[in-house]
Amino acid sequence: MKEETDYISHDCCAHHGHHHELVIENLSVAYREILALEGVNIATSCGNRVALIGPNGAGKSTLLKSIAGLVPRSSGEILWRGTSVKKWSREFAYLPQREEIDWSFPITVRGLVEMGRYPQTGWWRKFSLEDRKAVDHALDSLNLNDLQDRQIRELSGGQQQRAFLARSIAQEAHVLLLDEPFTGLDRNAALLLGDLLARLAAEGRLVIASHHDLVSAHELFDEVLVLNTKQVAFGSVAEVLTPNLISETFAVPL
Ligand SMILES: Nc1ncnc2c1ncn2[C@@H]1O[C@H](COP(=O)(O)OP(=O)(O)OP(=O)(O)O)[C@@H](O)[C@H]1O
Repeated sequence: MKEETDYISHDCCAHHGHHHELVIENLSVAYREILALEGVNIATSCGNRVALIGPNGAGKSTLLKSIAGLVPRSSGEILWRGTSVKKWSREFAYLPQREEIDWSFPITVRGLVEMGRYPQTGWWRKFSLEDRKAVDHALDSLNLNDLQDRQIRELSGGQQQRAFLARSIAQEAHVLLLDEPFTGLDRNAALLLGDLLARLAAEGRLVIASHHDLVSAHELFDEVLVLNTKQVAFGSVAEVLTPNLISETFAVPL
């Protein structure tokens, strides 16, 4: 068992003492003339699950993409372990919203999870034993062994989410950037995903996810960043998700 888990580094926090591993300083992102995000300042560490909360168009997806290095910053800094994030790296796994994924794409669950190894192997190189073990471990840890030969399009929404998370595990990503992972899941699938994210965080990853349901945010996340183009609040769930703040941000009483 020990041997298997060695494929994932759990040392995310160990080398860094009390320092925050992800620091965002005064971040702004604009798409041409549209300001999507302004003045974001947060510091957080592996082991945390951070919810991004805010109305439609508040900049949640933009922040996830920006942390992943997929959209350029207009100003400010994103630091991962003290180094400026300017482009995508293997440390980050970004999962787009469901509707942005082409579910008709013919690929098996195992094939999808194998894609997590391509940043290491390149598309042309043969899979090493280590790559195969990493894929096996990822499938195993997300309970996808029995589904590995199935087509992605044939799975339920919850199973599809798990397949994408397994790809991130095979990639050995430390930061999981998830765009509305709970949307469209039934209660059981949502509970399963909630447990899974708790486990992935406990293993030393940083989970950052946009989320719409303020009630379940209390159980599913440790910290909350409330966005409305500008940063409204950041802190622990209990500190931040007060009825006053919610009605101010969403312009509706709870
Ligand atoms: N590729 C793009 N080009 C131009 N404008 C964009 C682009 N992507 C997002 N925007 C704009 O940036 C702002 C923030 O969008 P973003 O998708 O980050 O918000 P969101 O909080 O994720 O919204 P939702 O909850 O609806 O998914 C919006 O005004 C949006 O119209």
